[in-house]
Amino acid sequence: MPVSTRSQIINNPGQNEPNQDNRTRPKTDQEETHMAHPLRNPHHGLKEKMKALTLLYEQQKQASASVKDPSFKSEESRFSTHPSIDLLSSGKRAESKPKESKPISHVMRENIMPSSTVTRTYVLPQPPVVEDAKENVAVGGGDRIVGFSCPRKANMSSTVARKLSMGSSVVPQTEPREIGGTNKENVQELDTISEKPGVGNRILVFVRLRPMAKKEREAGSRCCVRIVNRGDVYLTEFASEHDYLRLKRLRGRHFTFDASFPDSTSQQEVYSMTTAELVEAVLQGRNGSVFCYGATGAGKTYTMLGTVENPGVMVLAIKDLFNKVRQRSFDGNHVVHLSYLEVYNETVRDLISPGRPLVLREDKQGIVAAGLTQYRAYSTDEVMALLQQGNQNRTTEPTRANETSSRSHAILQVAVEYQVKDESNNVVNRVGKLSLIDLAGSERALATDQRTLRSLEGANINRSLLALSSCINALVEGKKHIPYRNSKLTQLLKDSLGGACNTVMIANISPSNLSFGETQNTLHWADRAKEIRTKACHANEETMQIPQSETEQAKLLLELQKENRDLRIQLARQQQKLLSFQANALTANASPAPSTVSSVLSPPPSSGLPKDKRKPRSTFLAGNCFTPETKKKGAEETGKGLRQTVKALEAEIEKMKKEHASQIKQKDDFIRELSRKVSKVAGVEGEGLKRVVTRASLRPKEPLGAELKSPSHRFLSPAPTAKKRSFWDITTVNSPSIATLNGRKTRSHVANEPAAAPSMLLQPGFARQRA
Ligand SMILES: Nc1ncnc2c1ncn2[C@@H]1O[C@H](COP(=O)(O)OP(=O)(O)OP(=O)(O)O)[C@@H](O)[C@H]1O
Repeated sequence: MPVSTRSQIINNPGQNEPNQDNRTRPKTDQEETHMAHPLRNPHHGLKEKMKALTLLYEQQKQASASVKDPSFKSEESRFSTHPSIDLLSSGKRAESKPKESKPISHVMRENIMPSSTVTRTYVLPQPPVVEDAKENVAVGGGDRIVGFSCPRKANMSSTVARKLSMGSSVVPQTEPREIGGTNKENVQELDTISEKPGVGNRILVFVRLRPMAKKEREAGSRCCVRIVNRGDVYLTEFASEHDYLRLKRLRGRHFTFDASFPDSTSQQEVYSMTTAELVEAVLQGRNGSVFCYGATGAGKTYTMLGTVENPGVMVLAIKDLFNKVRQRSFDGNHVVHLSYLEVYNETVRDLISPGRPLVLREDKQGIVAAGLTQYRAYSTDEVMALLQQGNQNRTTEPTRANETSSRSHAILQVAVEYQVKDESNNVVNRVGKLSLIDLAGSERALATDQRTLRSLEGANINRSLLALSSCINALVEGKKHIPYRNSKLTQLLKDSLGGACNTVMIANISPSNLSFGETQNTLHWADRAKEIRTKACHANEETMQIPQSETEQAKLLLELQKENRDLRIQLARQQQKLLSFQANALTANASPAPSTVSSVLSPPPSSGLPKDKRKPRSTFLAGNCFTPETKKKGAEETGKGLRQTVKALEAEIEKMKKEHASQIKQKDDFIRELSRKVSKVAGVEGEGLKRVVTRASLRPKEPLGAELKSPSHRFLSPAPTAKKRSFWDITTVNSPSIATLNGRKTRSHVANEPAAAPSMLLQPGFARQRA
């Protein structure tokens, strides 16, 4: 991770400076003194190289600036003195405003804003009086600042070259955007979010300084950060009282960002400057991300979430989003979906409905957490409630550095879809996504607790932030391979950093000199991030043509209805397929016996089974039974259901038997009655008539009212019941009733018939004993 090296950049204007201005400029006392002492430094060669590079850089810069702007002024008039000097020696110095400082020749400029005319300066206010063996040492003065460069020693020339090329503004420029409170000299040329749909946008980087904490004040810490003109951040390192070697040395750096917020800045101001424009872009159908980066306790969560009295960016953005979408929606309808997750110890978890860790997958939409719940929210209050619920589930622990330290990275995503009418009165469907990310704090192991779970968390946090910095480096250096896969965090941030997305980074810093290292680190990475350009972000919108005439509208309506119907049918088919698939899967997993029985005995819908007995089966099928436990449970339930089905079927059969028997009895009675009447009539009508002989008449007379048995009875118990008549006796072809009743054709056998056809009743199983 980045820190400074102490490479001294000291020019000797009298010897090497080719600049005409410098040559003609009268030398200061210190310069004279400096010239009087030849360099005895063992790093002489290195210093010489650095000097040469610096000069080359200066010349190139000057040349490009003069080509671009004829009114380009001399270097000195644009440089500023490090204002941290004011923190230390305000009494000694006359100039309190850094911009009004007198010209200084020993300057190294760095951190040029891409697509910006503002030059960041690094100032060596005074050349060293005495050269000693150490670099970057200013001896002799009271409190002086000695510069140090970024850790780019190895590829210094290439870095310079890259920066020069960036400085020449190949990047398309847009209208300058004035940051609130920024004076004219420091107006940043920013890429406005919504104005450049076809060109990739630079990540906008903001810095927020938090107020000094009570604890820090009590520990006697001093403020080491100063924000000037809402854009420049000056960082000063105070020498420790006990560090005798560096006692009189001070180091300082100067950074410029898109905007920097002093500790008095309100939450609303921060929101308006950083995120309001992004929300606007999201409402135009683009994707946007805001993430807070910084050391533990620097104020990231405060910036993102805030408190009840001072709500932060997340809350203000959601409120703004809801208000605007309601105002703009063409028909008053809108869809807002919300998801909230955390990355804790390299596992991804759903914060709103916590459960198992989620797996990251890459699909057409980018990296997504599979199974992450998407909530449809209808109001700001609802979102707030979900947010609160999510935060309660978020992993926070007290550490030495912060009492409510977030131990995880949290990502809130809000997707909004709505329809607006454009200038041509077309209805446009817009879909945009806003990601709000509160990163866990970068930290030193000592800053938190060691050898505990906290240290493991810390290691994971640092690992993911290291992966983040590797990605930032790779993106800045334009590498082909960006190592997103090194951590879950970078996978999730892939879209925000290198995708088609408008991204804002808020770097949070502490004012305390006790956190100098962390602050410097944060500023360094924020400074690097400034150079990242995301991909061109096209609006995700679709125009829906609504016809003017009523006939055409009606036609469209019909078409849409038809389409809707077709889709419903397709959906139903798919659901059916799914169900049959699940049923097959269950059958395959259930024990073989019940499954066979079920296939054989599955009752038809009209089987008369009680509804509640079928219900459990269908719900069981509808469920997702993919675990062994649920499978076992499912099989048991199936068996139980099948047993119940068998019982019900048996009862049904019994009932049918009874009904059948009673019907037969009724018919027997009826026939008996009829035959009685017939025989009476026959007796009255005389002897001349042929005697109709039936099998029954051949049998000995039975007493009336003898009990009849049903065929089923016979079926069950084939024991001889010789004297009993039954339905079978009557309804067979031998029955006299048929002949009598029909009156015309008879299948009855007259007595003189030679042989009677063999009766069914004589066949095996139906044999009866004859008298
Ligand atoms: N701008 C601010 N104004 C007032 N108080 C602030 C501000 N920024 C931070 N604080 C306070 O500082 C403390 C630490 O802030 P916060 O919890 O937001 O830090 P953090 O960066 O999220 O830390 P961590 O990474 O450990 O979670 C909190 O008590 C918070 O209220």
